Amino acid sequence: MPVEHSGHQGGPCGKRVGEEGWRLGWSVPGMARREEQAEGDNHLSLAGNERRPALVASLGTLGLWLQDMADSAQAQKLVYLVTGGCGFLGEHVVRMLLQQEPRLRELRIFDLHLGPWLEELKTGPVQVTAIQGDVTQAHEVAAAVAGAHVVIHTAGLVDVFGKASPETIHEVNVQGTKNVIEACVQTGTQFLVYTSSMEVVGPNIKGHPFYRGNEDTPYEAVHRHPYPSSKARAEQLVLEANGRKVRGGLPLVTCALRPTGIYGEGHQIMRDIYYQGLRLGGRLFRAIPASVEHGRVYVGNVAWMHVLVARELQQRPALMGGQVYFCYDKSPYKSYEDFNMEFLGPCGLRLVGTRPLLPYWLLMLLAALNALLQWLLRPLLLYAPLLNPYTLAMANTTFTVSTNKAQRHFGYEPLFSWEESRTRTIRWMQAMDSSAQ
Ligand SMILES: NC(=O)C1=CN([C@@H]2O[C@H](COP(=O)(O)OP(=O)(O)OC[C@H]3O[C@@H](n4cnc5c(N)ncnc54)[C@H](O)[C@@H]3O)[C@@H](O)[C@H]2O)C=CC1
Ligand SMILES: CC(C)CCC[C@@H](C)[C@H]1CC[C@H]2[C@@H]3[C@H](O)CC4=CC(=O)CC[C@]4(C)[C@H]3CC[C@]12C
Repeated sequence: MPVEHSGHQGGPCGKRVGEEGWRLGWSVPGMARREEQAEGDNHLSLAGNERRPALVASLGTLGLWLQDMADSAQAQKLVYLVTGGCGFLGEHVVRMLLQQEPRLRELRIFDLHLGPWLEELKTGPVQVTAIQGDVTQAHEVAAAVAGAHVVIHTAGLVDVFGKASPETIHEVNVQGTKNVIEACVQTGTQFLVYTSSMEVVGPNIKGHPFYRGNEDTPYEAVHRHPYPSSKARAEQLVLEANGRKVRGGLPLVTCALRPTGIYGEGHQIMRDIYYQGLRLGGRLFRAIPASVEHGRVYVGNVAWMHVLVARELQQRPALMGGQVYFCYDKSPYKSYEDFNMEFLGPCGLRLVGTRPLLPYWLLMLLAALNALLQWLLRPLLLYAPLLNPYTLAMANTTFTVSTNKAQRHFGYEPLFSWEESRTRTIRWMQAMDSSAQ
């Protein structure tokens, strides 16, 4: 069924966080690394001093303390920049970096729209610098990049609903990425991680299935839609830039991460579908056969992969430079709608029908009608429903990933199990529900 889509995916984070009274969970399972490390160090110095006379003990303590200071000055030396750091994925990357990157000295967050939640990060031990800027403006990007050791470029215009013009999508996704690359080269930043997308591969316009494929699976990638075309071009630019000499003469090391459909706390489309279901009396009507698999990955695991890849790129530039990695975890293979029901079900929604209620040709007709209406109404208003020929093809074509390349190259294991990912997402949706009442 065509469901209306009220906002773009992500959107200004100020609005998002303020509206729901929602905050991302701060803790990560089994991994309070900074705290553990600090505690461990304290135990070490106390145990050492216990057996010494008082003066020696205090000198020893002073020595250890000075050593600690020197170590931590040495350890906390890296400056990271996250573009799009206030987006759905970007916010998770930012929080994950603060939790999981002990060598961080400064974290710069660059976004068109800055969110008020950034304020709460400024009280921590890492210097958090919020930069309101536009990736299409080369000088703004260069100023933000200057002095950063690592750039994680997640900023992008995610629009498959016809809200933005193809030119704007190209400007943000391609020219914005060119600006990031050039800024790295000019200012001497050596490591660049790019958030690409499964869409650079497919599904293609011919509707060929990609069934549990990996980074080396042959597939005819043909794009017509501006979003996948722009992501594919940007990814190509990032990979081609690997090895270019940056200011100072060192080589630029780049790689690209390709998430499948991301879900989790803050996912705008999930929220739109939820509210649509509520408007339909708690029901959604199956549109896609249950047999069509659509790849999904939890946002916390995608964020973790970004943090890990950024870290390991510095250790293994020869292996990882110029590589692409699909983002994956233990989320089950299901159709787009059945997967959503994992979260919408516990929130009281029901998916009606074991088979699609409407025949596919009728859905195609509705999708085409929506596209026509969008075009006709454009001078008057923006009509951007979820269902259009492109999104229908996306949802109706099997595209799933099965790979261990990230594990082989940089030791990636999902940080969140499927159960944890599911629970966190449901909790977020329920909190959203109660704050809406
Ligand atoms: N959401 C998904 O399922 C998937 C997303 N991706 C990619 O992940 C990245 C993040 O996507 P989401 O978090 O879902 O989108 P989002 O829309 O929530 O986040 C994008 C962020 O980029 C910022 N941004 C947009 N234009 C900008 C500009 N001109 N200058 C500076 N900042 C700008 C936005 O303000 C926003 O905060 C994108 O590059 C997207 O292509 C890849 C695969 C799947
Ligand atoms: C009513 C329809 C039959 C169902 C519409 C569902 C669609 C809105 C979504 C189905 C597949 C989604 C896309 C997919 O997960 C891959 C993506 C990767 C990205 O890089 C950006 C987001 C997206 C294009 C995602 C967008 C929504 C769907 C098209």
